Amino acid sequence: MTQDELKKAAAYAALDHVVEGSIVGVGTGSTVNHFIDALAGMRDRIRGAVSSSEASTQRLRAHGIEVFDLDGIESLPVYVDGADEIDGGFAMIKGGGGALTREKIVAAVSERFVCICDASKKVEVLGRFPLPIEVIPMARSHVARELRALGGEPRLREGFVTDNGNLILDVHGLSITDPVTIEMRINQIVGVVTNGLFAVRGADVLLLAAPGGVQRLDAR
Ligand SMILES: O=C[C@H](O)[C@H](O)[C@H](O)COP(=O)(O)O
Repeated sequence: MTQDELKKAAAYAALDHVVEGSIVGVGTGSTVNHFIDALAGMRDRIRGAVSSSEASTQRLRAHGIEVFDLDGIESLPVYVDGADEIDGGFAMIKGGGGALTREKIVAAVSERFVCICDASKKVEVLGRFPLPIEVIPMARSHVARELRALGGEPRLREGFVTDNGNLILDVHGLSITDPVTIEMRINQIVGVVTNGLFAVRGADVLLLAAPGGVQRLDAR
């Protein structure tokens, strides 16, 4: 099976976690694109979706799924999203597509985070995938210096602007054995909007697709 077929398998398995009659939290990325396509098949059984990016919003609307503004919503039963890496404690690196800030906001108001991944995303230690950091443009050099002091090598994502009008620094060379501490530490750097570690609020369920099938793993 190709990696894309595995992503699709994980995405379709997430339909079992969608609560009928509810508004579904929807992430961003190539795995989530398969989920959106799958969700279209049950659009008459959900109220609609809250989206984490302009790209996901467009795809949801193209399928006739109503997209609600998160600000008017107190709580969502389920948020479905992919990850760039996920460790054994269900902490994740996200933001490879640059959607990390809105993803973290939608995840924060969701009762359950269902992570959909192909098996290549599961790692022992986070950090081989460069950690994305969304940064206010005027703070770029300051934030980069602070990240170097933490032992990372930040590189500007050239030619990329987030949905919020900010920049992304991708931090190479980190070995993240304590993701909760690093997430909180990076959040304290002035000028950082969001960092791509989802550890304080990690995934609750992981649907991990391998050639043998989709394995469901629950957070302890
Ligand atoms: O900003 C993008 C998101 O965090 C994605 O969830 C992540 O990059 C995984 O994307 P994909 O499903 O395309 O591998």
